[in-house]
Amino acid sequence: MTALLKSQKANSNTYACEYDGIEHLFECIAQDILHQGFSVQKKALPLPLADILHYHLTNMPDNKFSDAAIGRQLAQQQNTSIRSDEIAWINGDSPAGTQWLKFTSELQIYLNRRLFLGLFSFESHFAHYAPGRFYKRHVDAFKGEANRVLSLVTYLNKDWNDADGGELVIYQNDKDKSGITVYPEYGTLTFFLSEQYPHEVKPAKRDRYSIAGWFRLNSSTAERVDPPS
Ligand SMILES: O=C(O)CCC(=O)C(=O)O
Ligand SMILES: [Fe+2]
Repeated sequence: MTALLKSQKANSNTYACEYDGIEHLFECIAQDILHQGFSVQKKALPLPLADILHYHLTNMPDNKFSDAAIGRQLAQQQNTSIRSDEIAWINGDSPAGTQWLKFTSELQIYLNRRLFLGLFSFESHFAHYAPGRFYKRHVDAFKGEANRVLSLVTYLNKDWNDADGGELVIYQNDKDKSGITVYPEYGTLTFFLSEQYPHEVKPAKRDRYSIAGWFRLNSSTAERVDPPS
């Protein structure tokens, strides 16, 4: 199924999808991923979940965050000229984290049922981009490594104006220079196939709060147990 998804060309618009309730939302996401490999659902995160995450993230002590550029795995190979956000991995040790992981686990089950994606685990982190911070054009997974399959980003910024900047720009392929622009508005949910879409985060004029996450395949080997602890 991933091969089928990868071979499909993306359109510049997501499907207009009227949803009513969580199953509808999940179905809209599944349809978008199937037909175009990405999905932008504006202000779709259930409000009580957005509110508890927003409260948690904006009240988190500074010492819970670390510079993403010196994080783990992919991020370890990156440096501050590529990304300058701060992150905190979500492990479910707070009510906000637990509710988020319940939501993403229900979505994972739904997408596996509808699209046979074989999503096995999920990892995510809170992110804070102070004014002027950025994440230059990159892909979330390297071809052939079959680890991160589907990227998910949601935003926790109230009253965001386009003039505040901080756009996520998702490019259709390596050659695309214009891309699709997503503003980091409260509760907007964005998905894209991790290997396929280069993307970048433009600097913002105000603090920009988000969660970035990745649904992964099971890449356990004799040497390495998945998911990583
Ligand atoms: O915050 C965003 O809009 C995207 C973040 C991102 O690309 C990442 O963390 O890999
Ligand atoms: Fe990314």
